[in-house]
Amino acid sequence: MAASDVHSGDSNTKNALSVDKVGVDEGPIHLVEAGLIDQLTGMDWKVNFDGHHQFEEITAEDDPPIGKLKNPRFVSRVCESVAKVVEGHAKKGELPVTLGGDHSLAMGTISGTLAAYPDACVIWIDAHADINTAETTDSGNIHGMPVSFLMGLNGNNNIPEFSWVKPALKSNRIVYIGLRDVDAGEKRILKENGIRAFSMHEVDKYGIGKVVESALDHVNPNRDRPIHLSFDVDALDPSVAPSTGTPVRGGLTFREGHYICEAIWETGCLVALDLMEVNPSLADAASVQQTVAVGCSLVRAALGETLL
Ligand SMILES: N[C@@H](CSCCS(N)(=O)=O)C(=O)O
Ligand SMILES: [Mn+2]
Ligand SMILES: [Mn+2]
Ligand SMILES: [Mn+2]
Repeated sequence: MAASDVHSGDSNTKNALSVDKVGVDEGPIHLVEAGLIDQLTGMDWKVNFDGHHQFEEITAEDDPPIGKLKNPRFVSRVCESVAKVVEGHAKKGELPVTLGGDHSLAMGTISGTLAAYPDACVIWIDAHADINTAETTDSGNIHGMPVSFLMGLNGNNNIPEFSWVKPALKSNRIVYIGLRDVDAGEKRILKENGIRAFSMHEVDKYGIGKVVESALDHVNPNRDRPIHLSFDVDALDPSVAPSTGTPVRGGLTFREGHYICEAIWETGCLVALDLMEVNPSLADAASVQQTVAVGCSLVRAALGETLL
């Protein structure tokens, strides 16, 4: 798991970005080495490179599963650290861009954003809901659970390793776009908590423009709330972003993905961005290069590149 933190200055004056590469995954490193920093500099973002944060791996014997949860102590430690970094930069008026790496990192990034902007809303772009609890997860992979921790859902009680996560995300402050692979337990959770989700069915039915407008109307009706955009590249169709851990057919097109980023930039409310689940260890070189290029392009679109 890894994260590169790309921190921007005040998004209106396009101030400095600083990049911290964190952890062991190659994903974020590929994004940075693909030239993302220079690309953002070319868009008048100032970038100060913070270097590479590293986390000591915890051996398997020192990090046994908690119930089904895998690598719980390592995931928690990294996320808690990322939360502090994101909060710190956000409180300085910067726009933290976190390059993943595992979507479990969103437990940290969104905790950081909510500490700085308690009234923020979250727009979660993903094929998956990532809202399993310790009771509903089948896989035990924490990348399928960050939203349940952020909301403080009951199924995660008594896991002291995650006690640092404040239940700061309210069910009417998150909205999903792109869902098409949601577990039965997650569907129950979405329904029980009244969480708004626009699956690929709605994208097909109404078109991405209407879906994004409806999603924003739901969590940010007056367009005056800070927005944290958490973009999992597996929301895109695998033909667009093949090098990712849990690809699912029938995803967003290249343009639909970019439209979401452009429309959110257009609100002027963006305060934090995650670009997650780029995993270069899973595909051939050409597919990795394609996925990394698409990831960089989405970040640029979310930071205003493609609007005239
Ligand atoms: N629902 C499944 C898949 S979760 C996929 C996580 S991600 N971050 O969207 O790739 C699970 O809980 O393992
Ligand atoms: Mn993952
Ligand atoms: Mn995800
Ligand atoms: Mn996903």
